[in-house]
Amino acid sequence: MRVCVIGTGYVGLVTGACLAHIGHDVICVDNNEEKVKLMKSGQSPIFEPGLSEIMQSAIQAEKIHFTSDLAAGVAHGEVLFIAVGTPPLPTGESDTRYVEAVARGIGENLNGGYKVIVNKSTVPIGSGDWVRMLVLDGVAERQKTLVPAGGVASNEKLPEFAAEFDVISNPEFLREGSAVHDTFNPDRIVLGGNSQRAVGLMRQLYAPIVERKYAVDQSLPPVPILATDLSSAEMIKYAANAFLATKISFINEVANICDRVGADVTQVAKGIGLDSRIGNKFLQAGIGWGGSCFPKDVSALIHTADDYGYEAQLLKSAVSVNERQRLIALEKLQKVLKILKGKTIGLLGLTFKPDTDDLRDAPALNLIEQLNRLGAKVKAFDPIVSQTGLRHGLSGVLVETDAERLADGCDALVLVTEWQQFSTLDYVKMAKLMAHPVIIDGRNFLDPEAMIRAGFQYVGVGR
Ligand SMILES: NC(=O)c1ccc[n+]([C@@H]2O[C@H](COP(=O)([O-])OP(=O)(O)OC[C@H]3O[C@@H](n4cnc5c(N)ncnc54)[C@H](O)[C@@H]3O)[C@@H](O)[C@H]2O)c1
Ligand SMILES: O=c1ccn([C@@H]2O[C@H](COP(=O)(O)OP(=O)(O)O[C@H]3O[C@H](CO)[C@@H](O)[C@H](O)[C@H]3O)[C@@H](O)[C@H]2O)c(=O)[nH]1
Repeated sequence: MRVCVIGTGYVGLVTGACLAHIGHDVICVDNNEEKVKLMKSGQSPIFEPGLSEIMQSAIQAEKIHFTSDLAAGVAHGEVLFIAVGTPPLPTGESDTRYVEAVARGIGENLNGGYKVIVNKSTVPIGSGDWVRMLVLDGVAERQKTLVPAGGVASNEKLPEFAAEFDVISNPEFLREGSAVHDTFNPDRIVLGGNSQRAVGLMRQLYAPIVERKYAVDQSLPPVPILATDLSSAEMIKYAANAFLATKISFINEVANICDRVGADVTQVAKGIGLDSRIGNKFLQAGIGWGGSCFPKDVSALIHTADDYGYEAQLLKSAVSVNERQRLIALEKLQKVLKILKGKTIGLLGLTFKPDTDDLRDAPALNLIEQLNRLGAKVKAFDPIVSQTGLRHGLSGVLVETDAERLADGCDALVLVTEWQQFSTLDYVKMAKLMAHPVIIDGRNFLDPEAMIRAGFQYVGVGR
């Protein structure tokens, strides 16, 4: 099928490349010319495991093209994905101005032939109908430009062009760091909308993925497709993220109690996770949740509830537990080192989770700010940030090129991101290089006994 994906960030580029990989003809549109130039040369503007490989093979097979020309993308696609960002506004609601611009732009460029317009961006509940309205506004704008100079006589008809389309909500559930894997191995596909024709085309589009042709385990039953109304699909996305974020806040609260009573939260998580009603995932206690989705989506849902006269108390608590949790490493540092002024603290990891280059709402950024405020010097080593130009965007932190240079002279280390390679560092050597061999394991990632044997004072979260 002919597909156009508008917005080539973590979601849009992965979606475009994966759909091209399974045989669709894809045009990716982005209004960032730099990105388009990079992608045309076969390079991914983001770090996402496996993405460059499928992008390059799709380029070679001429299944994917990149452009900044929205009109060309709209003309090409039978299915048009909106995958632009919806970042948070200071009030907590999401900023939908990019979706708005794209929806109008689609309307202005509709050129005949039926199209399915797919909301893949995470958008406030009710956005499906809003997008439909904006597309029609765009159509009307375009129609005005078709009126010949001098206007038309009342008995003349305006030139017509078809604007036959339906809007579908198709929320995305991929995780950064495993986005390609998640796209080929989804737990479910949600399609919201009331047009059978549009839902039918979407089923056709996703058929190879539904049939597990690109799955790690091809013997699994087909991927469930959940067809719903527009608002329910939009709500499913927010509810899923809010549930997962709340689950993490829950285990972090338990961890804080464990710290006080001398229990080990990693064992507690195992013990409760074996109950199939609870499940063992998303019970990793640590320095709190961050990233480009959980914080903004939970805030947006609280805001929506507020708009409709309902106070989302549980969600507000999940957020406040998280805000406190994001400072837990600071508390632990103060407990061990007392005065932080004049001390040097080394951060192992900067990104909000491993295997991504994304620093949006990363807990490390809070920590750097707070440590600076208290007069500490902050250094960091992150496998991806240390290698890329990303470090130039950071302030208040000296980014080192390896873990040993990081350890040199530090009064304490904080493990912020559980990059796999942090499990095999030469901690014996690192401990010797430090002024005080203290490590705060903000992700409960390291083996406490091994760290003590390496010469460290080890402090975990709730263990
Ligand atoms: N990042 C994730 O893991 C994830 C997962 C699920 C859902 N989502 C949702 O998907 C959406 C996209 O998120 P993201 O992280 O990929 O965003 P992103 O910021 O990485 O990418 C957005 C892209 O859209 C482009 N863009 C903005 N305005 C445009 C326009 N008018 N025309 C063409 N391109 C335009 C930007 O240049 C950018 O490349 C958001 O709503 C987000 O909440 C994100
Ligand atoms: O047990 C856990 C699991 C995660 N986290 C933290 O939670 C945040 C989010 O992690 P994760 O969910 O793995 O990454 P994201 O890429 O943000 O993915 C989430 O947000 C996406 C954007 O909406 C959704 O598509 C995904 O389904 C949803 O998992 C990170 O800061 C993690 O460190 C924990 O602290 N403990």
